[in-house]
Amino acid sequence: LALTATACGGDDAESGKSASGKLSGTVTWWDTSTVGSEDKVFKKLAEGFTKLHPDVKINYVNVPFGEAQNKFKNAAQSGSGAPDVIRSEVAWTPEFADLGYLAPLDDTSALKEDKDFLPQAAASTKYNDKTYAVPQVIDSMGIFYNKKIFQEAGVQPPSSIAELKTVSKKIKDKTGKTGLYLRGDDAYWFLSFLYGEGGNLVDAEKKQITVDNPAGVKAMKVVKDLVDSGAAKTDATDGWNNMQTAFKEGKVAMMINGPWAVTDTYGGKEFKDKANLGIVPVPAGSDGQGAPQGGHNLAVYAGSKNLEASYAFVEYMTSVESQTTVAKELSLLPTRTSVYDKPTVSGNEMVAFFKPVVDKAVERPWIPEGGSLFAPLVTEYTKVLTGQTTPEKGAEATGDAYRKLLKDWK
Ligand SMILES: C[C@H]1O[C@H](O[C@H]2[C@H](O)[C@@H](O)[C@@H](O[C@H]3[C@H](O)[C@@H](O)[C@@H](O[C@H]4[C@H](O)[C@@H](O)[C@@H](O)O[C@@H]4CO)O[C@@H]3CO)O[C@@H]2CO)[C@H](O)[C@H](O)[C@@H]1N[C@H]1C[C@@H](CO)[C@H](O)[C@@H](O)[C@@H]1O
Repeated sequence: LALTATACGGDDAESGKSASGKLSGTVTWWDTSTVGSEDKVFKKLAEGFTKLHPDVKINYVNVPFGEAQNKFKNAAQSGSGAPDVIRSEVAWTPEFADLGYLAPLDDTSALKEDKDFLPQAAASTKYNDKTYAVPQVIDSMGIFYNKKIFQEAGVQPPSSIAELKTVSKKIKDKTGKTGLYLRGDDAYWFLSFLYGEGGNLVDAEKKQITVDNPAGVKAMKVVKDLVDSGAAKTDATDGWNNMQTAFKEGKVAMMINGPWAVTDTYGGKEFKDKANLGIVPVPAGSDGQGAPQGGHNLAVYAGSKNLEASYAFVEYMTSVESQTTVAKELSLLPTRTSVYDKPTVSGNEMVAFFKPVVDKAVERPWIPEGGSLFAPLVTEYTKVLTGQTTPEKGAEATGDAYRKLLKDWK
């Protein structure tokens, strides 16, 4: 007679519940937050779960953002080595859901007070009318600028591409420094210029590829001109470190970045006095202004052996209290509307700046292929910025790659 664990009063590892109904077992969480600035806050928060559930051990694993997506797909596919919970970037979520790698969370303890989530944050967690993740942070981009350099040059932050060029010229003439660091190895940094020309990568409603239309070509010309004119400097590789170092050391007066860069930036010698960091919306182009929407969700692996404890962990990590801690300590944006009213959150200058930006950020199509649009784009974007291809050819090659990826799109 095979007695189940529950029957003899032991822990039922399958469901992560002990006979007394208390949660138990281990939950492995793959966190992708930035090591050295964000990770220690998330690790400490995660391990706090055990105070509430003493029989649950949290196995915190930090996996670099660039590796986690494929690592999770490989582990889920092979059925071994996948974590119970993963920090799933907004574009990874529909793809993982489509592959069947995520546990649906509707009617589980993972999803509490889900009306409190910002609609645009919740959107990336829905797939085929089910919920496959819970939003943890939402973000967008703005111009970070060094107030001291701006005062030295006697200029105001730019609100258009034309002003960005004029301001950069004055900064160069007066201080010898380059105006903008434009990241060249990550195509996310191209999007606000594309939106500024009234363009977009695709039109999901019409199932049309639009990255190679006139607006797309124009945007490629705009970013190329920023570099060729000396208004901006860029790198083909190691963009994150080069951008952060240049800005933190006062070698450039501006960078375009998001809330996830704030804590690291405050560590720079130029920003020991946090008041020296200013922030304004990304510049308007000839036909629009807008920044992209990004962010991260928490999702439960469909093959987890400890679903109950994983659901409870996700709820804890996305709760009002956890989001208040993360906003206060890292200036990251909550995904729960109710958190913005907390005094320690509404008093945070960076959160106060980014909330309206996020409210009007350009939303992306949350389709399984959404994330795959960036690899072909960054190849051409980097080549345009470094003069290895023309704006026309770069936009065209990207469009061709998209048509191979999105078969029945025009
Ligand atoms: C190429 C990639 O294209 C897309 O990614 C888009 C992304 O969709 C955009 O939203 C945007 O992401 C924002 C993000 O929203 C913003 O929050 C921030 O994230 C911070 C965190 O805040 C910070 O905590 C820390 O984590 O650090 C994070 C990163 O700083 O900044 C992000 C932008 O950096 O831009 C991404 C494009 O980069 C694909 O989705 C893939 O990721 C793909 N990479 C794959 C490629 C595979 C091999 O080809 C390789 O095998 C695979 O393993 C790789 O995954």
